[in-house]
Amino acid sequence: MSPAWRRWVGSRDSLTLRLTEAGRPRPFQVQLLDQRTGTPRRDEAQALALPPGRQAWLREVALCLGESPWVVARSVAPLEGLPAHDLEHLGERSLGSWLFRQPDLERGEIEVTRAPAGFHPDRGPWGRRSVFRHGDFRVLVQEWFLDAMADDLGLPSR
Ligand SMILES: C=C(O[C@@H]1C=C(C(=O)O)C=C[C@H]1O)C(=O)O
Repeated sequence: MSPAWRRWVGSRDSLTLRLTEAGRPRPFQVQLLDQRTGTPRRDEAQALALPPGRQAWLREVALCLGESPWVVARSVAPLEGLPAHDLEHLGERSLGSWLFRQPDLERGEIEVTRAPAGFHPDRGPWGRRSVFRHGDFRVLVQEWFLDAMADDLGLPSR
């Protein structure tokens, strides 16, 4: 992985803030693609220590600078202990704007993948995922950095 991408893929602070800064003067916006209760993929359930088939909170977004999606993200959280009043109505506010306000927020290891998101047609060089914890709440956040971001920021192909 190139150092330029490592700085993005390995960052542990808010991606929303980094994208907002890097994308100036284009406006950052969250495009909500889907948010529902559903069945996580097997690997998602395993990352959350959920029994296979257990229903969960699912949220898919595109993080856009101007009209251009730079990142697509899919977040999965157990329904048990879900702060539904906060997250159900998140809408097009960034999940990170809520997550990084939580005291005692913990972030687990960042795992990297080259596999595509699957739920969105745009492709990119890297994907990553990590589990955030806050009290007994946990959420698996998966993000795929898209080619449009590499092109707009002049990042290497990998
Ligand atoms: C976790 C963050 O929130 C971002 C916003 C998301 C959303 O609104 O669904 C999902 C993933 C993140 O890229 C962050 O800003 O770091």
